[in-house]
Amino acid sequence: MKQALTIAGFDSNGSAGLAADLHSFYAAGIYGHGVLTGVVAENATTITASTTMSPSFIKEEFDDLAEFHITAAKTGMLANSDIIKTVADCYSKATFGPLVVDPVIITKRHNRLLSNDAFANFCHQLIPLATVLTPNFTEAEELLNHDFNNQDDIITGAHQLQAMGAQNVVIKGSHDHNQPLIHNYVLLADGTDFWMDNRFVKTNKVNGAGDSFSAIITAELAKGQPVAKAIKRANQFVDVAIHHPLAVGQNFGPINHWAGEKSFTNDSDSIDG
Ligand SMILES: Nc1ncnc2c1ncn2[C@@H]1O[C@H](COP(=O)(O)OP(=O)(O)OP(=O)(O)O)[C@@H](O)[C@H]1O
Ligand SMILES: Cc1ncc(COP(=O)(O)O)c(N)n1
Repeated sequence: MKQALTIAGFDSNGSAGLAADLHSFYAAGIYGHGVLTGVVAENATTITASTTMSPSFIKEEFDDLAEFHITAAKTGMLANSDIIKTVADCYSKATFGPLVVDPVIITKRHNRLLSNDAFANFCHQLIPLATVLTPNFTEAEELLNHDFNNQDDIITGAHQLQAMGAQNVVIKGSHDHNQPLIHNYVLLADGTDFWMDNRFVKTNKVNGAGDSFSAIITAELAKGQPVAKAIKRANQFVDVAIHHPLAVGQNFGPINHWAGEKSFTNDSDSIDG
């Protein structure tokens, strides 16, 4: 059985974070393990309280997973410098395969999940471990400390993130202004690149879209798929999962992992390598 690991926070409403990652692993046919970094008390709209695990507890979780044959992992909410340092140390000593780093900095509803003083540690200790780095538009701007005004800025930004140590970079497209298309940019380790353009869907059922995107990349890497194929598969999964909203949550809510799962069986041959 192929096995993957998520190193992330638990969101009490189940739509994002570790829960979304485990839903995604299951949908991709992968057994999922979890190193819990923290817990957020969160309804579908906002976070009301949060707490983090101690570095010693996180280390214990890593130690206990050493006996499992994990072939890819991802990070989500890491919250602070101590946790980043612990995760980077533990991951470097483990043999868990490629690492997808999703810079969970701020939620869609503007709650910060990474403290401002942790940015330097994130950039110096975690980004160099990333097989794939998956910032959204705003997170990429924050990591690089400058705004993107056009597509050339995004391309330059991805190269800068690669120069910081990430092998492959996906900058997810902005969708703040309801443009008809979301332009996701992919820069691969060998310098080749491509855009994935998705039709914008007017819906509030998008909680956990970014977490699930990085989780499906992780699941596909755990299966041994090439990076470009894993990224395209994840994009297709999330796109289908957003187009088939679930009746969960009064207003905001999760993407539909069951619909995403069907995209694996229906279109398993339609993604180019
Ligand atoms: N309203 C939407 N319509 C169509 N596709 C969407 C929509 N929202 C998100 N997506 C797709 O989902 C992908 C990941 O979502 P998003 O950009 O929201 O990531 P994120 O901001 O990192 O998410 P998260 O809030 O989970 O951290 C996007 O690249 C985009 O292709
Ligand atoms: C524990 C945790 N991790 C990640 C997110 C980001 O997810 P989103 O912005 O999609 O709600 C979240 N809200 N909670």
